[in-house]
Amino acid sequence: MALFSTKNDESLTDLESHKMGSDKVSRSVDTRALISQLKLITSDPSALKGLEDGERLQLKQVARSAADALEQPFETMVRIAYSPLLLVTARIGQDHGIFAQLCAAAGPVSLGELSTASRIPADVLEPVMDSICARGMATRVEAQAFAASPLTHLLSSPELRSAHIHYHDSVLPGLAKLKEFLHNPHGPRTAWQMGHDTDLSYYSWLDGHPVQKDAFHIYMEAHVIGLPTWLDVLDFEKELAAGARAEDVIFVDVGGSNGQQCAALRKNYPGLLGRVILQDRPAVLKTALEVEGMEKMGYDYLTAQPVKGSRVLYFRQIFHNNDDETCRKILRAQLSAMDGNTVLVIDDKVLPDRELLTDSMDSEYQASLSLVMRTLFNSQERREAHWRRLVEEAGLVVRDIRKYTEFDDSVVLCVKQ
Ligand SMILES: C[S@@+](CC[C@H](N)C(=O)[O-])C[C@H]1O[C@@H](n2cnc3c(N)ncnc32)[C@H](O)[C@@H]1O
Repeated sequence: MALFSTKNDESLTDLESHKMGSDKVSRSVDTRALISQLKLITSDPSALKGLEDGERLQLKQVARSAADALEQPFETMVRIAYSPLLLVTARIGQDHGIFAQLCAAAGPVSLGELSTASRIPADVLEPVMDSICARGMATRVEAQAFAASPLTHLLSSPELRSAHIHYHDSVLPGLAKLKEFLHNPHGPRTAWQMGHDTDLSYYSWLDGHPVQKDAFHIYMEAHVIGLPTWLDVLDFEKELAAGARAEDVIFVDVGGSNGQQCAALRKNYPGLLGRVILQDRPAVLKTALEVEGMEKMGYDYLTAQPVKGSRVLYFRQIFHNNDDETCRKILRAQLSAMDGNTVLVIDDKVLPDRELLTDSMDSEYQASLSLVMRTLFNSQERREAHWRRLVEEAGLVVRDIRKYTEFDDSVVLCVKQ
């Protein structure tokens, strides 16, 4: 296998020459200095504390690209072929209590102790621990003893645990069918339905899977903690609710899940007059937050909007769960409830019309998320021109688009044509 036998080859394959760059560049690198600089970072990441975020991201990107460029073809094959194991072993470590035990221990934990706690026979567990340690998710301190690494602690947090339950248990079986699905993308089942062998929609399936459902909702909340929100880029009171009286509906969060956006609105504008309504499927409302000044209403967004004349009809991360045809259906279902003061707010990603920059911080995340939407719902993240077209086809027009995070999270403000 010529591709895999290169280390001592005199002649490099085209692929390798491309990866190594020109001889001139490789000879001019002070490898030892570079290694010791990088070791400084890996041994003590706080050495970079205070680094400006753009510079940090650039450094991360260059370090990753450099690692890729250094690979031999066999190593590239290994990296790609075994990549699903990163998620799978993280989930094993979380689910079988391996990480929890390592984090709780004052010192090294033996393979036997881990085996007892995880209920995985020691001979089966050892290669699992090898894989976990090879990915830095724990550290092997002696031949058969392990300790927590910084990553073990991170992976034990409820937020990462929930994210991994969601991606491993719910999403991964669908991703494994994406290739097959793309042979017939207009077939009766989504890749996710093929992976789970069900005709249920993802959300209906969640109702029968409480662990995955809780994990999904925790993840949905947690993944935006610390990021700016849509309320940071518009003045709700002045721009959307001016002159509203107590009896007027000012905000309907359609498909609002547990009501976090209603709660945020009430918190940001404590004296705001007007009614705030959370709409979702009845099963979701049962476990929604109790928020003062928030009403709950069961509603299927494919049917005519029952709340008339609200100042705002708000949809956060709803349309990226639906294909264009369903989006038009949802939008048209709102039209008869909108008056001249109603603004329909779409809170979703608005990707730039230009291609995603390959070295930008968000390109991998954006592109991956879009494929997850394709897998779960046969939908996608949309670019600006796509939004404008979609909204117009449904009888609305875009009044403004405001981006509020560096990941292209944006609000699209729409009014009736
Ligand atoms: C991706 S979540 C977004 C939740 C919330 N807007 C947020 O941003 O956190 C999609 C939400 O749409 C709700 N949903 C799904 N199908 C629905 C339907 N036909 N009618 C109303 N809500 C629905 C789900 O229950 C879920 O809460």
